[in-house]
Amino acid sequence: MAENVLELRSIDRRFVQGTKTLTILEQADFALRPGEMVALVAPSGTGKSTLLHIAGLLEYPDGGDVVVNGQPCAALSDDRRTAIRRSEIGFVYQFHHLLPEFTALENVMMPQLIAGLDAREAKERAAQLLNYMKLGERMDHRPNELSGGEQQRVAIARAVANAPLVLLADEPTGNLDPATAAYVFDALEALVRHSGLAALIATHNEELAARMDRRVTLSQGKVVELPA
Ligand SMILES: Nc1ncnc2c1ncn2[C@@H]1O[C@H](COP(=O)(O)OP(=O)(O)OP(=O)(O)O)[C@@H](O)[C@H]1O
Repeated sequence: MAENVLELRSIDRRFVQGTKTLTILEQADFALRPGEMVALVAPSGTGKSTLLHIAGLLEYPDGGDVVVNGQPCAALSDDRRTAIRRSEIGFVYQFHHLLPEFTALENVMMPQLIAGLDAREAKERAAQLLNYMKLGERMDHRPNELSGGEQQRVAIARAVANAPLVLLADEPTGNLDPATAAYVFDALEALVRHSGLAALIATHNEELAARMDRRVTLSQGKVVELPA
């Protein structure tokens, strides 16, 4: 494993809107070490989602490089980036994005089947993860038969199904009431710690942010460490 599982190096990201250019990230640097949980706390519209999408190889920056487990990604083909994203990065969004026609178990099996695992192994791992998320009794339910907190726990299990090195989460509890948010975050934290994953989690929730190993924010296009 590399010294940092994820690095952003001098990342630039601008959006052109009519005659105006909106600079969101400018020479932004960030490094995530193995096993650490980092909170990304910044006001709405400052670029948290943009940063997570770039870090997760879902979007290209205008400049700079994303280094995943020692591998610089800027010059790679789209196929290679997709392969790295699928094997090394798990993503959790504010809304679960589960496939509605499949059960919880099938949703967690899906990324493993896409990665080429055989169905028996995929099912076993999916069941293990759902049990870990205390959803053992809900595996055969479809998303619309689950509560918001349960749906989000399935989404978290799915994000780590392929045993990535890095979990990126964009407001994973932002859509939940405070009690459910705390419960879902407990489950997420336990899973991340248990699997030795590194995680970068955007959240507006100061209480949850305070539980992570460190907190960073975005300021003038850069990632800045917040005091402990
Ligand atoms: N594709 C795009 N085209 C133009 N502007 C964009 C695009 N994507 C994002 N932006 C702008 O970039 C800024 C940062 O957006 P981003 O979604 O990354 O913010 P955020 O910090 O995640 O916000 P929130 O906390 O509200 O989700 C916003 O002002 C947004 O309007």
